[in-house]
Amino acid sequence: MDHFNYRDGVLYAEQTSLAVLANVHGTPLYVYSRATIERHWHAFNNAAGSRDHLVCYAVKANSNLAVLNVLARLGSGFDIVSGGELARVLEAGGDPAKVVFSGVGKTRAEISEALQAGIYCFNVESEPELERISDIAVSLNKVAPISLRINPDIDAKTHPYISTGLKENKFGIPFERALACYQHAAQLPGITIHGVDCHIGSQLTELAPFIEAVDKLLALIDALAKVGITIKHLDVGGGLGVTYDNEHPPEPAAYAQVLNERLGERDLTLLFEPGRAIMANAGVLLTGVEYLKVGESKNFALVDAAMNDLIRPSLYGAWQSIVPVVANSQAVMREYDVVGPVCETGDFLGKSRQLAIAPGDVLAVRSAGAYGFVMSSNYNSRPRAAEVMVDGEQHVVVRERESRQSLWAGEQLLPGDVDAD
Ligand SMILES: Cc1ncc(COP(=O)(O)O)c(C=O)c1O
Ligand SMILES: N[C@@H](CCCC[NH3+])C(=O)O
Repeated sequence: MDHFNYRDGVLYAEQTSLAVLANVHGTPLYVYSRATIERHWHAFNNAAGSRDHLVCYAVKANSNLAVLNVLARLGSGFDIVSGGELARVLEAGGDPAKVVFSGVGKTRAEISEALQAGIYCFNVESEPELERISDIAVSLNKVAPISLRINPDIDAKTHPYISTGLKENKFGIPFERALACYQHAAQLPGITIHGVDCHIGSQLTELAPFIEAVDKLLALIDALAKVGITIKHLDVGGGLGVTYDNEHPPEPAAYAQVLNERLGERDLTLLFEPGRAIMANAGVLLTGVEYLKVGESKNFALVDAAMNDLIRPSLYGAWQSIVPVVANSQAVMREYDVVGPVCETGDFLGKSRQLAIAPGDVLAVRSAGAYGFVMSSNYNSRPRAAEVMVDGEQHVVVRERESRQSLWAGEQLLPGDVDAD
């Protein structure tokens, strides 16, 4: 069942009309569906069959506390990339013993916080980071569980900005260094080796690059066994794509099942780090139409959401579906560029969209639950949008719209009187 769907020309999130939410809470407004988040998480969690596994939701995709709390209640693990994300997971009731810590630039303070919290594993992205983690663990009288994030040099066939598994990308340890690096890790006093990790990119729509990467890592795991290093888990990262337009990525269940099968008889726990596949289609961004500028060569629909609210179209040229939340049978169908009020030519949510709309109508930008609110900013002194979670017949404001004053909290005027001559 789709938890966002049209009934009688009105778009619903579960049982709640999105037009009603826009009316009550104003726009721009992010709306998430709890039922969809849960359904997507279960799709991953059920797919590994009887193999030991852990779904570590990638917090960066959407870090709202209510989202994290929904997942924590399901028993989810979490993939974090900063001390801030660790703090959010703990605040939302997540279990630190199910947290993996990725990221190329972990600071001393972040490493020490994660050790004190007792996380499950550090996904180590460089040799100097390995040394740093060992030193800090020794100083705290602890032993740090680690995986090395291996960069397998595989083309994920996705947008270059979100490809992470190629040699020229900053992520992970080169495959050729992996064996030596594990052997060195085995000698370090503050380190215990747990796993092997990779993450080759985001919005992958084919299975082949995942399989290629996993096969490479399994060969490494077998080579490590031969030199006496036992690997307990394989973390395949995130990256499974979703349907924004007419892409046909594999379903989470099929994806997880294929990877699980590659592991064969090996005694390995399987870790997944999905972000987008859980959240993208569990959320929409609602925006109101302010003006229509109908011109000779181009029509613009000026809406009240902008690149500061949803930057994916501007940053990656990403395409997301834009639909009216209530069909307007009176309006003329035209082709519009849907643009925001920010003073940048690159400020658009969608280009060349066929829409029958009038000022005052509300539009939904679909598939906006992942990398939406989390990438928003206050550019042009625009307060960040509110966020609402629909939960069956209820809905809860899970983040208030920012106030004007909060935008300058922490700023100060210079001391003394201003000379007014
Ligand atoms: C290390 C790591 N894990 C997981 C993810 C989540 O990726 P996605 O949202 O594509 O599933 C990312 C982001 O690309 C990442 O960098
Ligand atoms: N922010 C990206 C995904 C980045 C994945 C994180 N490594 C997007 O919106 O598609």
